[in-house]
Amino acid sequence: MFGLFSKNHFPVEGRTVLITGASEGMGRSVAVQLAAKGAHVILVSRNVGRLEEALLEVKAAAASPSTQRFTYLSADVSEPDFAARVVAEAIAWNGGRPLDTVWCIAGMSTPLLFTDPGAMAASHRNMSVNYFGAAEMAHAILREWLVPSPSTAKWPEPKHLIFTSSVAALLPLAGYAPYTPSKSALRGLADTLAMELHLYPATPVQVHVVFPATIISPGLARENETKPGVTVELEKADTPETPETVARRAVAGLERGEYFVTTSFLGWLMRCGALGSSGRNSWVLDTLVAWVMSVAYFFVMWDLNGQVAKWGRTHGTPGVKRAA
Ligand SMILES: NC(=O)C1=CN([C@@H]2O[C@H](COP(=O)(O)OP(=O)(O)OC[C@H]3O[C@@H](n4cnc5c(N)ncnc54)[C@H](OP(=O)(O)O)[C@@H]3O)[C@@H](O)[C@H]2O)C=CC1
Ligand SMILES: CCCCCCCCCCCCCCCC(=O)[C@@H](N)CO
Repeated sequence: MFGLFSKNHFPVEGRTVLITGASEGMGRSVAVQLAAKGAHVILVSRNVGRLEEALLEVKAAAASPSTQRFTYLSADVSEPDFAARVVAEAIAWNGGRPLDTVWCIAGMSTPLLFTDPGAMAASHRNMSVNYFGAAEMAHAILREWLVPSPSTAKWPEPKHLIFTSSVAALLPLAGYAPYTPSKSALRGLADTLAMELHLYPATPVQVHVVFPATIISPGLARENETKPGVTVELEKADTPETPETVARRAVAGLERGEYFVTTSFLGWLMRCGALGSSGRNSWVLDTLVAWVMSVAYFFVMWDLNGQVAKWGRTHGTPGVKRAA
């Protein structure tokens, strides 16, 4: 599959990968697919029952069951200081050897109109899980990876730190105000780290951000319970994908060496349309498409904003009541 002209920039065979949010949805599919590619996998999430189930599925997918190792660690990524314990336990389990990849997939979404009485509690929860859950992992693992080591390799293989954002961070969608800032913050963190890591050439770490669009997952079912009607209307333009498809496309993007990884054509257009000062996957193509998107967005945003205004006219302005 990879030859002279298509290097695999994300080799996992024989490497150890830690995945948060690995017991369900996209994270579980990523764990299964990386196991099938020969990785040792550490699953992290809260619910032990679901972790046990996921572990069985991951083990069954192993390319070399006799040599690959799998385990899980139960942790709540919204708890301060969870990450130091997880990293220490993971490295101990890995025989004292460092992890090769940390992929932060644990996340949640509570779509609400921002004037909803529960919007601020939801915003805090989403920020705790989606942003700080990943930032704490990044802080803990970088303090392991960046310790100067007398590496004998002239070109040491880079480690991989992968965040999972959303196309909602690339395009505004009414109803996602409690959620989108937490996913946009991941982009800001990744861009800053990608620059700061130039301070450590001897211990290379590659940062990546995956931007899925709608995933047909247990999380989607949960968020649809509170999703405002106007948000459902806007999302009709998207084609929901299975966790397996999203995982496969995300891994393929990482293997191509991409920085911002998308899992659909619409997502790819949105990435190009939002690049600004972020790293490119292809300077020429991305820049050309960014120019096109800057014109296309005049019409796209006209349409999306028009849909929201029309929703308000036909369904009535949302009733906002002053706090009692
Ligand atoms: N579903 C969608 O439409 C989209 C999702 N995304 C993002 O992609 C990622 C995967 O989404 P999806 O497949 O829907 O995920 P699911 O909601 O289906 O699964 C979430 C996973 O994260 C774990 N998790 C949730 N909260 C915590 C926590 N506080 N601490 C530790 N683990 C936690 C869950 O396990 P447990 O409950 O046991 O802790 C589970 O394994 C998320 O970051 C999501 O925000 C992005 C775009 C679209
Ligand atoms: C470039 C042209 C754009 C055309 C307009 C496209 C309309 C927007 C569709 C995107 C919907 C998916 C949002 C992510 C949902 C999400 O992250 C939550 N489900 C989290 O769980």
